[in-house]
Amino acid sequence: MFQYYCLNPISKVGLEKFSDSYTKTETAEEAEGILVRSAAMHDMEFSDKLLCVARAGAGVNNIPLDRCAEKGIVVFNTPGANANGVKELVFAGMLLASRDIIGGINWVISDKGDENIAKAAEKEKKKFAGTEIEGKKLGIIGLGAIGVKVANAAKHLGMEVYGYDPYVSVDAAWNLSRDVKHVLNVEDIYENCDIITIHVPLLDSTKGMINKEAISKMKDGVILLNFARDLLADEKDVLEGIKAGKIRKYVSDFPNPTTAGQEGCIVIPHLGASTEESEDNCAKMAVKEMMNYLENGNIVNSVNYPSLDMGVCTQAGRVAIFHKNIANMITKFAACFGDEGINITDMMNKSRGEVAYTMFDLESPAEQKIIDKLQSIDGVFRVRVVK
Ligand SMILES: NC(=O)C1=CN([C@@H]2O[C@H](COP(=O)(O)OP(=O)(O)OC[C@H]3O[C@@H](n4cnc5c(N)ncnc54)[C@H](O)[C@@H]3O)[C@@H](O)[C@H]2O)C=CC1
Ligand SMILES: O=C(O)C(=O)COP(=O)(O)O
Repeated sequence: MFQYYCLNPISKVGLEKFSDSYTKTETAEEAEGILVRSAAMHDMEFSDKLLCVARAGAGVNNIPLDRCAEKGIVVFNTPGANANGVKELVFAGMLLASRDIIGGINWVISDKGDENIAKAAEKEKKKFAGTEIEGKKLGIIGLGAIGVKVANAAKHLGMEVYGYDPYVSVDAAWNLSRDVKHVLNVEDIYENCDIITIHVPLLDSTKGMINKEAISKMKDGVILLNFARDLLADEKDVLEGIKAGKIRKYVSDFPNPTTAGQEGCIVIPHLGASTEESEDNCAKMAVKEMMNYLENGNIVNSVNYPSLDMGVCTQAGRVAIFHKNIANMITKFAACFGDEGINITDMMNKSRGEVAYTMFDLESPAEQKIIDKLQSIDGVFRVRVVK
């Protein structure tokens, strides 16, 4: 039996995927697995019972990945599961910024009750005129699950698309329309594009990348879209850009005191992934990842441990070890089993940066004294008896 805890409301369609071996608990301390969306976890203490965190979504900047790794807590996300929801809202944002739909709707509301509103509208509508997106140059920074979908859809709408991603995955490159201009220097996006949209994760290396210097290189009247994370932009610099007439509109999916209600800013309350479809997709994927890990020790779509999949265990025992990615670890592990006469029938080891994950299938179950011995090896974070 396993227990899971939901730190945010998680779609019922996903939770229904849990088998009868799982129960929902009301306290995080009791859970082997936590499901989360955007709740901040950096200040949370984690119980020794916690084995994994599954983020039903893409961005994991709300989770202390390194601290989890050192405790042998695997963090998963759900790559691509909400990408279409975000893509569609990006186009809504692009249209709201290009045409004064919001100003127009507000005018209609303010004139409600006017018997002659139809006539008045024909007189007033010139105030809300805008521009079309067809034929405009769209620059996309970050060609992952969302960026690729935005790029391909923009091509269908007749836009000229520039894409920048120095770390683009083979999968993303395969899915990208070949009409997208592959840009090797982000400056080419800044200098050429009428509309710029950013789809990169929030990392130390991407924080504040849209700053004064970047904005100064952009075309006058540029439209900036930020459906990734507010901290990717230095929003004080963005406001200055708006004031100076450099930026026509800044569309953000992340309300904060800097941009909320500001002239030139269209701020949406983080609705990118808030669709029935995205919520269901993310929850289903997160639950599947969690079950595969809790039941089999397999790691698929982790953001702090390497992928490792040994299928379902058909042997008498399976032991998983989280450890530092340093020399001689496998030899020491193998000796612990060998010294007790336990035959290793299968084994896999994968590393990711400074951490590694090793799983052993055994002909006979490992006794507690072997587990204690493994746990005492310098550099081992956690030993888990899967079976
Ligand atoms: N508004 C919302 O509700 C949502 C927001 N997001 C945000 O969007 C981000 C992207 O999501 P996905 O496309 O699903 O993630 P992804 O991981 O599929 O794509 C991110 C891409 O950014 C690229 N990248 C990293 N650093 C870069 C840099 N310095 N310059 C250019 N490209 C760089 C990576 O190579 C990768 O291809 C997430 O990390 C999250 O912060 C994601 C989903 C929903
Ligand atoms: O997946 C992401 O990165 C998102 O920003 C979506 O967040 P949410 O699940 O809507 O709280």
